[in-house]
Amino acid sequence: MVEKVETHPDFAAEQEHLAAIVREMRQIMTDLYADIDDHFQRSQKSLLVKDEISAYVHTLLRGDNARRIQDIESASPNPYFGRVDFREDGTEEPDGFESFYIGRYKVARLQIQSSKDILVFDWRDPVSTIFYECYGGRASYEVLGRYHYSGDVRLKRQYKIENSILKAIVDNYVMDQVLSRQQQALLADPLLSERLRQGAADKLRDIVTSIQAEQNKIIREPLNQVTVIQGVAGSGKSTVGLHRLSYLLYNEKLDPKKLVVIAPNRIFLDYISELLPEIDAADVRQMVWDDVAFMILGRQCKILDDHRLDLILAGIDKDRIRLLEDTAHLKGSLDFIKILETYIERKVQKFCLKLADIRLFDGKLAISSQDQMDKFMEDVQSPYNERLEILSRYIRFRVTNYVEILEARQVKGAVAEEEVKRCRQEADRFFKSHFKSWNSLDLLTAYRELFAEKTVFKPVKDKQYDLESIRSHSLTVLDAGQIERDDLAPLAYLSQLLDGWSHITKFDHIVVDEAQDLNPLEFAILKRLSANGSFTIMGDLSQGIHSYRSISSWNVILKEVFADARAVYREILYSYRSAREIIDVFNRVMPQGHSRAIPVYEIGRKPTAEKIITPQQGVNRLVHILQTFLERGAKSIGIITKLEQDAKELYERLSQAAASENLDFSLHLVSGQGATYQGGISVLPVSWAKGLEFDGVIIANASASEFTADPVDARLLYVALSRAMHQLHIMYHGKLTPLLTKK
Ligand SMILES: Nc1ncnc2c1ncn2[C@@H]1O[C@H](COP(=O)(O)OP(=O)(O)OP(=O)(O)O)[C@@H](O)[C@H]1O
Repeated sequence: MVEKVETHPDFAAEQEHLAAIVREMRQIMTDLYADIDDHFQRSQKSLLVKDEISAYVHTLLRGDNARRIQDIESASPNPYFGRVDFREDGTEEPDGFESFYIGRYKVARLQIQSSKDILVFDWRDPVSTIFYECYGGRASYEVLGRYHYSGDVRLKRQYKIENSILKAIVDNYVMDQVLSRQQQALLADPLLSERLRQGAADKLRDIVTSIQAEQNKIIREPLNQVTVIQGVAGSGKSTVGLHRLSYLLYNEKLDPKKLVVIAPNRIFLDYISELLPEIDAADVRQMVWDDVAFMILGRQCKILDDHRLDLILAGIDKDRIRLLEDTAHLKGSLDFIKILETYIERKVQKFCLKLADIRLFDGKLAISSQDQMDKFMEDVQSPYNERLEILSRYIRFRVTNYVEILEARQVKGAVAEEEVKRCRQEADRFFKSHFKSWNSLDLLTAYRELFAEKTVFKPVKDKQYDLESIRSHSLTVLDAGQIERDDLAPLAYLSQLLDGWSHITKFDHIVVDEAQDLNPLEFAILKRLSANGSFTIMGDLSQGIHSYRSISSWNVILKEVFADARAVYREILYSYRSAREIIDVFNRVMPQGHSRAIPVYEIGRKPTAEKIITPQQGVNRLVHILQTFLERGAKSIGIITKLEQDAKELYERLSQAAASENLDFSLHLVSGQGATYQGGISVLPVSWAKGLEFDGVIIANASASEFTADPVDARLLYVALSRAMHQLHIMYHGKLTPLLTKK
């Protein structure tokens, strides 16, 4: 329980401190407004004497002040949420503890002469680490990665302040009450547990008041490295990744337009969209993988919606499934780079073989095929079409230059006008005819041609692919004017080999969420989009539901794609989303060999399972369970099916039942390319539920035939169950899945 504030021994002192801070904040705002006026007057004066530089500086300073005013106004209702009393090692006086207050925004006096002038530190300031990471009475923090400070912590205190009124004080850590284990500390943190019991919101929320030590470490990892986070369901990966962006923006002063979050689908982007402005990262770019590919290709492409996941999960057409999996695997592998490069090499060879000596103007100008080839091969790193252009410009230059020299000599009377005219005409004829077959390679034509050429697949001929079928499948799709999702990465890569990516501004930091669903080739492309090899890659291998394209181990990414980069790998096992009772269930389903999630709060209500006899009875029971969940206070409920088609059918039946019983349910179907998430009650397949969370989850059918003991089914069920925060009900027909009955 959160301690009643009035009974806290320091209540009066803390209340007085808060009142003093609020008074100071008002004064700082007044000072800032006066300073803005002052800078305005000065910039006007500078303009009068045409001192534009000084006018510009005053305008910048006014802008800075305006931002500070905005921050203080935002901070006013809740100026800080934490305090930590710290004594740096080497401080002489035994009682030399300094109190640091931590809030969402920095509150500082106009002139900062010492740390005393900073009334509240921003949560992203280096010193705030001691608040987030003090255990066992010690803490340390770093400034600019160079200066290291460590010392003793006497007190870590949390506050609940609303409308500038102190509502609660919680002392997480007092010198003589050291909690030895992190889980004990988490379970004993009443504000954290209160927050987690509040339930799901429609959108992802910020956690600045309750960032945990292991999360804080990730948020503050250095910029120029690849940080890979493997975290169990609900461990805060998405949340932490976005807070890291905010941290990097604040401390590294990056341009938000050069930071990007890559998320699994648009629903998820919508889900995180409100969090970004809250943590000062509104202008960070948000993309799904398709957008990245479209950005590279410079155009949108319609992707064939073949309901592949449903087809594969239904598991009926085995041959087709094998073909689709094989195709996806090959097109997502680093081997495909070799295929693309082989294709381009062949093109280069063919082109060079066709080069012939050029002899013009009675042999007075000769450009040998070797000379042309040398020019074409001068920079083998340059894109094919660019090299073609360079060679063409070179030949044009040599011919034009010859004619121009002749013209200059004609002026001096050294050459006859007739001769110049003849050469000019010969040059024109040459230009018209010579480059006729020198067309630059069109991306889609080249991509199609690649599948028609058996020999370019030589680099993978010893691997287990059915290359004939893959090639013929790809040709059928491309000849029908279509593109599959698997084609986007190869096309993007090929576009670099053909035309280069000079139209693209590289990113200063890339956050990849649900990273287990991207394939190695997609990562290789992202690497080429990064200015400095700076990544935060977050995912959970247990949630890799697109098994045909997901990665199976982080090592593939670390050793094959980012082998030359500085990389850090971290695991998070604490799960903040679901109550202990729910975690106990999804831990049982977790695929073999993966670390189990550790809970941090419980609610005292176990999940339930129920056998359904007929479809109609199932719908009636569903309505009943929904009502129960709502009565218990659930604001968001997810009814999760295995396949997308099942979700559509269930939604229809449920809508009819709700209408016939006059039930006031806000029921939404989340499905299809344009799916959106609106909160309330959602009926959705697991694939769309990824990344989301609900107060209550109902699994529509966890029967043994639906979720077999197969690892893919285990991952799907794991994702579905772990969307639940507080309430979980599992329905099944026939026999319950062995995944839930196993010991
Ligand atoms: N330190 C924290 N304090 C309070 N809430 C937290 C904390 N960390 C995470 N949470 C909450 O836990 C829930 C899960 O977070 P998030 O969705 O970021 O996890 P995830 O690891 O990305 O999950 P998944 O992989 O299962 O989709 C969210 O409601 C988030 O607000």
